This record gives sequence, structure tokens and C-alpha cells, in this order.
Amino acid sequence: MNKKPVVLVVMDGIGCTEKDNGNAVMHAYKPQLDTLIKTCPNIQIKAHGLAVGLPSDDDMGNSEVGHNALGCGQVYSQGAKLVNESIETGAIFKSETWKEALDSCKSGTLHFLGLLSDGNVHSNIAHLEAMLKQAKADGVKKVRIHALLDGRDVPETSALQYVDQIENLIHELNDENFDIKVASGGGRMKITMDRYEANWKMVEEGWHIHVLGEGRKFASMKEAIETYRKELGVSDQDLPGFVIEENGKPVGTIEDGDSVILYNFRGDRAIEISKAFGNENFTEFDRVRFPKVFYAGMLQYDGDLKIPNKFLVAPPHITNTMSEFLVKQGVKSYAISETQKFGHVTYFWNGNRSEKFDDKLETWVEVPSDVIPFEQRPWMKAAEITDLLVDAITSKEYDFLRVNYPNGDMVGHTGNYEATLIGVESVDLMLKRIMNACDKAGYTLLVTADHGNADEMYEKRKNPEDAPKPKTAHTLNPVPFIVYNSDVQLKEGHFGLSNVAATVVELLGFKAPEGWDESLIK
Ligand SMILES: O=C(O)[C@H](O)COP(=O)(O)O
Ligand SMILES: [Mn+2]
Ligand SMILES: [Mn+2]
Repeated sequence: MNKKPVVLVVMDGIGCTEKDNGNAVMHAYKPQLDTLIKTCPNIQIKAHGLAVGLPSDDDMGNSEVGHNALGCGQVYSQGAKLVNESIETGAIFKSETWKEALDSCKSGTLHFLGLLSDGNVHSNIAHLEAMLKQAKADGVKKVRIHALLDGRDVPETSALQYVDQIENLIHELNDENFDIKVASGGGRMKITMDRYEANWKMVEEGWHIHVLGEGRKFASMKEAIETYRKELGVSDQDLPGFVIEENGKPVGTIEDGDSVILYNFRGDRAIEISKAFGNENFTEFDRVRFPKVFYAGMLQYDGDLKIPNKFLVAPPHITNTMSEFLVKQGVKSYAISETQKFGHVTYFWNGNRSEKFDDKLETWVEVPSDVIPFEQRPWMKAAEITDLLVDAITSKEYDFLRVNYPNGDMVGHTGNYEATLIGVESVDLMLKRIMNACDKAGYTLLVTADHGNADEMYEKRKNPEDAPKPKTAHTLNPVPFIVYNSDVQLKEGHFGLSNVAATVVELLGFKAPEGWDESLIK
């Protein structure tokens, strides 16, 4: 085998299935991908469920677990699973953090903030339910819930199902000693859950809604959702923020002496709001009022920056990553994406670490993303990313280059089939430029994805005559793994994203370290 530098392309959200119902991958015009699959060694690898450390094979893949597995060559039990286990054993409720949270709000309120669904990507409503029951059992007097609506990891207009579920539990738990209510909420793509500092305005709006109780007022979550749906016709993820009021007053602003638990377990969209609660000297927006609260995350979202410093369940301690390995070998690497996925190829890739292992050997490049609905610009920043990536390849400065193209995923999440076709086509167009650059430089090119999304843009129909309903979530499908410009042969069998790291380092001429899953090369 000829050892050469390697370029790895992650086509975010581009999975493989033979089913053609709303399959924007199959139906996109994508001559490069088609040719690569026809003419190059390629297999399909698993990107969901147990293969990436999720609780079961019913769990779709996602960027965090996908990039963790790609970047570390191993499968770790992930947040979704770790929290389940901690609740099952009761460890979470014996933790110092849980006790401190309860002690700190003895004469105040215990607030739970998070994504209200069972998507199991950022959160699980079952975790919230378990904590509400335990709070009551532990003698908490007053609880308020701040519920972010999903429609992105679950069907796009499914919010009322989760609202009913939580309202039923609230009804069951409420009595003269336990006062529990929903206080505020809003669509996850409108408030609070921004990531990678793409749009701090979202977090600022969330702060006003949850903390200050400022925003449009409704008598119930259901009324808010139904009103906004009627007025705007948007999916759950895009519903504006709302504040629940009684007698003209918000029922649950966040005040000095309260405790706040962010029950999301995934970090990317939890870090900014955690900074707003946790940083004394915070400058991203004017908080107007900064209540002195005890704040904890379900997990610690960033191990380097210790965000937040209090957390209920320890995150997977991901070690022995590919970046660490390459740095030890003195290999120079390059990582690039646009804002929306920049942290995926850096922070997730390096096992949820925001710092580099070595400043000189690692180059990270972020192309600023547009702040607009992505169905309006499905090509996103693919061309700008490729301009820089091609320069980096041509410079011959780096031995390992990785890139994430968000289009299949970010446009896929809008549920807009036509736009997603263009998203996939944009990525395909870029592949040709990268192939050319690799040809000239004599580099190996690997093309894969972190999970599916664009491959299923319609929900399964109950009756064949039903109109297609847009599907916004990821899929359970495998992803391609293609080798271009190398004479290797690939193994046959059942493999997953965690087999990619060993493959990369072997192509670079190294023996993969002990403990990594095997390479895909025969
Ligand atoms: O955060 C999101 O946008 C979705 O919940 C998951 O998408 P990702 O895992 O591809 O980032
Ligand atoms: Mn992804
Ligand atoms: Mn996604």
C-alpha cells in the first residue's frame, strides 16, 4: 500500500438506503458520488444505535456520537445511555450536585430547562420525568419547567404529544405541598439552543423568556403552540418563545436563591446558555438581571472549559483520540467547516474537547455560516469551504485534512425536499474539486458521513394515498465509506464509524494504537 496524506470528507446527514420515498440522496443529481461508488472501493458502515454508543438500535445517529466515534476510533457509552444508567441505579440522585441543587433552593424554586421530547439526541423527556418525581420525593416545594420544543429530532409537529405527557405528570404530582408548573418555552431553533456562537440572539431571547419572564404571554403551553401554529404555520422547532402567566404575571421567572438544572445531555447547544448562567463577567448580551442561582447541567458539556462546573452525570471520558495520536507522531492536521458544524470537526472530533492538543500541529478553520433558514441557501458555504480546503491540500503542508459539509443535514432538518436535493448536489459538486486537488497532490481521499438525514425526507405514510409529510429528523441508515486514489481493498462485514480512525492512520502509514476498532483495509 502506498502511504500518502489523507483527506477525509464528512458529508453530514447523507445516508444510504434503497427506499426511494423522499430520498434526496438517491434523487439528487450527483455524478461524482455515483462514479466514486461505481469505481472505487466502498462499503456501507453503521452510524446509529449501539455502533455509536447509544442505548439501542432504535436510536438514530447524530453528529456528536458520530464525530466522537470517527475521531477516536472507539465506541463509548454516550450521554443518552449514561444518564439512563445513572437514573436506573439511582446514582444521579445520590450525587453531590443533586443534593446541592435541592439545598440551594430551599426557599426558592427548582427550575428545569431543556428540550421536551424523546429524540434522545440532546435530551429525553423520561429523564425530566424521573427528576420531577424525585424532586417531589425529596421534599422540594416549588418546581418550574422551561420547555424547548423539538420537531427536529422527532416528527416536526409532535410537540403536543410531549406537552400532554408532561402536563399529565404535572397533574399527578401537584398537591398542596408540591407546586409544579410550566413557566416558559419556545422552539429550539428560535430560542436558547444556539450552537458554536452562530447566533447569540437566540440565547438572549431565551434568557428574556425563561429568566426575566419577558415575551408573549399565554395561559398554557398548549395555547401558545396552537396560537403560533395558526398564525405562522411553522414547525415546532421554529415556534417563537412564550411565557406562561397567571393573573397577569409570569408564573416562573428565575430569581436569586433558585436552582436551575439544564437537563439536556448533549453539549453543543447547551454551552451558550450555560455560559450565560455561569459566567459572572459575561459580555455576549446584556442579561438585564443576573440572578444568583445554583446552576447545573445534566452532563459537563465542555471538559476543557469546565462548562458548567456542576453537573449530575459524568460525561464519557474520551481518551486516546486520533488527534492525540497524530500529534504524538508529529503529523500536521487541518480541520475545516462552517460555523454550524465547526465544532463537529474540532470539539466533537476530539472527544468533546474545545482545546487543541498542539497549537502548532493542528490547524482549525471556521467559515462563518449564514444566519438564515437554510432552505433559502441550500448550498450554504460549501464553495467557500472548498476554496480553503483545496488551498490547504495544494500547499502540501498537512498530512491529514478533514472537512464537514453540513448541507445534507442542515437543509435536511428543514424538511424541505427540493432544497435538500440542492444541498446534496452542492456537496457532490465540491467532491469533484477535492478529487482534482487530491489527484494533483497525490493524496488519498476518503468520503463518508456521520449519520443519515437527507436520505429520508418524508415520514412513513400510514396509507399510500396520504400526502407526503416532511421528515426533519436523522435516519437509522448506514453511511457510505469510499476510498479514492488508493489501491487498497476494503474488508467485507459489519463495521461502523469507529472503524474509520484506524483506517486513516493505516493509510498514513502508522499502526493503529491498541484499543481502537480495526481498520477497514484488507
Ligand atoms: O442539533 C441539531 O441540529 C440536531 O438535534 C441534531 O443534528 P446533528 O446531530 O447533525 O448536529
Ligand atoms: Mn451530523
Ligand atoms: Mn443533524
